[in-house]
Amino acid sequence: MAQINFGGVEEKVVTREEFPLEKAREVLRDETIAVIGYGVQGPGQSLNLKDNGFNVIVGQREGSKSWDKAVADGWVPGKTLFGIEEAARRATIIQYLLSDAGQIAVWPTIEKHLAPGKALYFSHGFGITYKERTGIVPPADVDVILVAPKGSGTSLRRMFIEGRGLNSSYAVFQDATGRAFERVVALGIGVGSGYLFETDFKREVYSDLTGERGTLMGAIQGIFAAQYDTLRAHGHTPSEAFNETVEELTQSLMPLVAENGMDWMYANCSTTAQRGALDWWKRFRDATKPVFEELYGEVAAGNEAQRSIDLNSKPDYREKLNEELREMRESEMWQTGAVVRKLRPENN
Ligand SMILES: NC(=O)C1=CN([C@@H]2O[C@H](COP(=O)(O)OP(=O)(O)OC[C@H]3O[C@@H](n4cnc5c(N)ncnc54)[C@H](O)[C@@H]3O)[C@@H](O)[C@H]2O)C=CC1
Ligand SMILES: CC(=O)[C@](C)(O)C(=O)O
Ligand SMILES: [Mg+2]
Ligand SMILES: [Mg+2]
Repeated sequence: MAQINFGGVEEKVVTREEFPLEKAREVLRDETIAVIGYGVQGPGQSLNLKDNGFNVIVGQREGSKSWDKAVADGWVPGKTLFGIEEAARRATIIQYLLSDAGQIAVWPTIEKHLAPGKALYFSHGFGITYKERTGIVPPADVDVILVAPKGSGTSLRRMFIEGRGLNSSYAVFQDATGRAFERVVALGIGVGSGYLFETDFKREVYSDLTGERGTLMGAIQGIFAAQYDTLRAHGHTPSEAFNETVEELTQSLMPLVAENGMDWMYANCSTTAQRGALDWWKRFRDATKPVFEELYGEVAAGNEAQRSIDLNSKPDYREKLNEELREMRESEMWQTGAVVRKLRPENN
């Protein structure tokens, strides 16, 4: 394992160089990996594992939409695709990739099939960290491990196909076999991670819930909406407001940030823009810092987890979410976005 210096702090990282795919295949040669759940992470992780040469099966509710999707992706009922219980029975490694709320409902079924020496794998620290709320308490004689790809399962698959790799965090919660570390790292490489950085279940879930509510998803939509609405209220057209809020960011400026950092993006903008951005960024930081502190507090108190459990355990949770997504899609800002996307020359 490499020690890598991140901005002055030493961290443990596993790379493909020190843990190549051949080694991962060797470690998991005799294992049957069952990917339980075929929503977003399930397809990405199971298809990458299969294409990387691992022995993998999928477990999903029969008759569900996700079952049909698995069939369409080439999983064969009775051979590589089973109901959840049958897949868990056949597995030596159970990759528990149902939705976090779904994991609570199905836990009694999974628990039955956690024979000694098996491994239980998560892509989120949720179920274990909030065990008082989830009731997920694995037996002591199984390995409990985590690989959390830091991005959507859709990107995990796309980047794999492009020969790239998404970074993931990994953790060992329980090492019953003495093999938990090599198992988790081999799985991390197998699902297509570019490199793996170390965490624990609690830090994973606290940072993940904060990030997705914050800059990755919640805060970004909030700040887009605030700026767009301000521009519109002052008489700017939808296309001008959208371009100046979203399109320029995703198409021109964020790729520069991804490539070489924020100062590099700034350096490629006008001195006028640089002057203004350098003057204003701290105001935005200071204005939002209290909201981030409140958010972290809610996550650490378990309130965000509880809210997600309560609302996502309802039978109509999917319709409710789709309704809220529809509202977002039909807002003027994102309707404008749809038109702007169509006008990109490459989409014509
Ligand atoms: N969506 C993503 O890209 C990421 C997800 N994760 C984590 O990976 C895990 C899986 O997440 P997603 O793929 O987003 O899950 P998802 O929300 O897409 O659901 C996965 C599957 O769970 C099934 N399911 C839900 N409730 C069920 C129930 N009561 N009984 C049986 N099946 C049920 C659904 O049919 C679906 O196929 C979660 O722990 C999540 O936090 C981690 C990183 C990114
Ligand atoms: C994509 C990801 O890692 C998220 C945003 O944390 C999630 O889907 O839960
Ligand atoms: Mg995440
Ligand atoms: Mg998440």
